[in-house]
Amino acid sequence: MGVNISAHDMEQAARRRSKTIDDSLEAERLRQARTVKVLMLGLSGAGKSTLAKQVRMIHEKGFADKEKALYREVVRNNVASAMVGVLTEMDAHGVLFGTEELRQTANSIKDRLRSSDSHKAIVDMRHSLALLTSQKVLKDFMETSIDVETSQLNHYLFRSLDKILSDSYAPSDYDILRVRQKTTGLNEILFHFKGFEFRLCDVDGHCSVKKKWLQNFENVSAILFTVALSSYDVKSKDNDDQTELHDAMKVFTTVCAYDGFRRAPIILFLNKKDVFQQKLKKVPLTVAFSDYKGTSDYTEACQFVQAKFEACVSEAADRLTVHVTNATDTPSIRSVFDASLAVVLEQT
Ligand SMILES: Nc1nc2c(ncn2[C@@H]2O[C@H](COP(=O)(O)OP(=O)(O)OP(=O)(O)O)[C@@H](O)[C@H]2O)c(=O)[nH]1
Ligand SMILES: [Mg+2]
Repeated sequence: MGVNISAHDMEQAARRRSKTIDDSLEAERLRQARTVKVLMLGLSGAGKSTLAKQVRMIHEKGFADKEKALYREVVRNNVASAMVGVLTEMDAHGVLFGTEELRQTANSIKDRLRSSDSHKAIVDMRHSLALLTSQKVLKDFMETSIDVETSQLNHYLFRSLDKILSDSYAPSDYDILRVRQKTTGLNEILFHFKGFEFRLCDVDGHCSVKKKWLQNFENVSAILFTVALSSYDVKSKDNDDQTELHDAMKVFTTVCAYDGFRRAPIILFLNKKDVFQQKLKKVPLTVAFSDYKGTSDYTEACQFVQAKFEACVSEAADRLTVHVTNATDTPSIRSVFDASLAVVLEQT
């Protein structure tokens, strides 16, 4: 017995199919309309990934135990590099530990920690490490001869050696924010804010400086450009008489003038304000800007650098918002970030 399908039934079915397609297209259109893509740019080490980690902690569930276990290795590798770095610098400056035994311990630590499994080796050597880092000669050397930023991180890691090298160690959120792990390529962080889906693209610093590469992101809703204020005394790799802060200004100028971003709001994070503040006590801002006539007062120096960056975008000034930040400080980043996202929503 055949099945009788009338022309009317077929028409109804076609209408239903068409409606389903229309509904899903509309849903996709609405989803797209409620998706905000933010591109993070800035030189390597400026603090982009640290901000991205903050967003995960503030607006998502933070880090699961599995990821924390991976960070345990990263933290321990950071301790190993910090230790090798200090011992190598001490050697280079001819600074010696007080006894032959300590000198031998230092040499064997250096050799062993240069291996690829340094995060394991460092656990075996925890007692020797604790002994060396408690020596006055090492502490004094860090104070006087290691740059403020490295020294600050080393102090943090060395102070927490017992905890970091214990068998039960699970990194805290703050440990995760403090460690250094260069991004390779691109990481996308998805989160929700005020009913919108945000996609935060955290790219490695080397990509930021390639103008050609920016083409891949012409449809972004906003640019979040991060600068390390503290890089004002770090020599530029390309130009002997300039610093990384000058390099950052150049890239920032290029990004702001880039035609593909001409409607995107630009949020500038002048980051690492804590390191900047410490550094100003030792290194005057004139090492980077001979036209700086102010004092080593933090607020005054900050305003000067901010004005320099604002001058890079004179024709895009209405699209620019500036914040002075410490990306490792969760409560302050929470308010600055939420204010920035609100601006993005207003302007897009
Ligand atoms: N003291 C201090 N340290 C910071 C701050 N922001 C970031 N850091 C530290 O600086 C280091 C580099 O930060 P990242 O976020 O990895 O830098 P990035 O811009 O992602 O660098 P790339 O991935 O190489 O492009 C990490 O050890 C962070 O903990 C800050 O405001 N203050
Ligand atoms: Mg990164």
